[in-house]
Amino acid sequence: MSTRDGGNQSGTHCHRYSLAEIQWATHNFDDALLIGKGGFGKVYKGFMNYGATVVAIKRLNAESKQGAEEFWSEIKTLSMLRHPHLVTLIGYSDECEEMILVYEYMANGTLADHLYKIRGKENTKNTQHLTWKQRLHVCINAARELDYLHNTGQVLCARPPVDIRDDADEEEHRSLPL
Ligand SMILES: Nc1ncnc2c1ncn2[C@@H]1O[C@H](COP(=O)(O)OP(=O)(O)OP(=O)(O)O)[C@@H](O)[C@H]1O
Repeated sequence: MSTRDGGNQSGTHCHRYSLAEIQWATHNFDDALLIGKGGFGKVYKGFMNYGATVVAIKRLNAESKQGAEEFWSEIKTLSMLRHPHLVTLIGYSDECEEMILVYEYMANGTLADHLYKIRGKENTKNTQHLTWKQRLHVCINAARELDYLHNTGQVLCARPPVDIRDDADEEEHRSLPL
């Protein structure tokens, strides 16, 4: 494991971006590219590889309760995991006291966007209403992901994921509680 100055403190193959690359990708953290805000800080849509790759860039807010420990822990853990249902951590930047994480971009919104979408309301993220059967499949896949995380992918990673877009037979699952 190299030192922080030496680059990859995570001890993994996660890519270390320069701050200049992150600034280029986010048009210098332009609010027009802001796509969300979480416990870590602001999340921007970004463009890597001269615009060819769309990514989500999380920039730690100085006031965030999550700090350096969580930042390095996220890098160490996520950069070693690959699963079709887990967002991929592409890289990070720690230049100039910044703590920035770069993820693959999820164009279809979050699970919450889909679970809580209410019919008839404005649908800015173009989410589709999920049937009860699809919601059940989401629960099963979430349980598989948790198992994968706890068992480092040894057992269930090889299983094909359940297709949550299977919208067969909604009626028989209508009485299921959420
Ligand atoms: N990989 C991504 N692709 C697209 N949008 C994303 C991505 N990651 C985050 N977002 C957007 O940014 C918002 C905030 O995400 P973030 O993960 O920081 O917050 P969170 O889910 O509340 O997690 P926490 O507060 O526990 O860090 C999300 O609701 C989503 O709209």
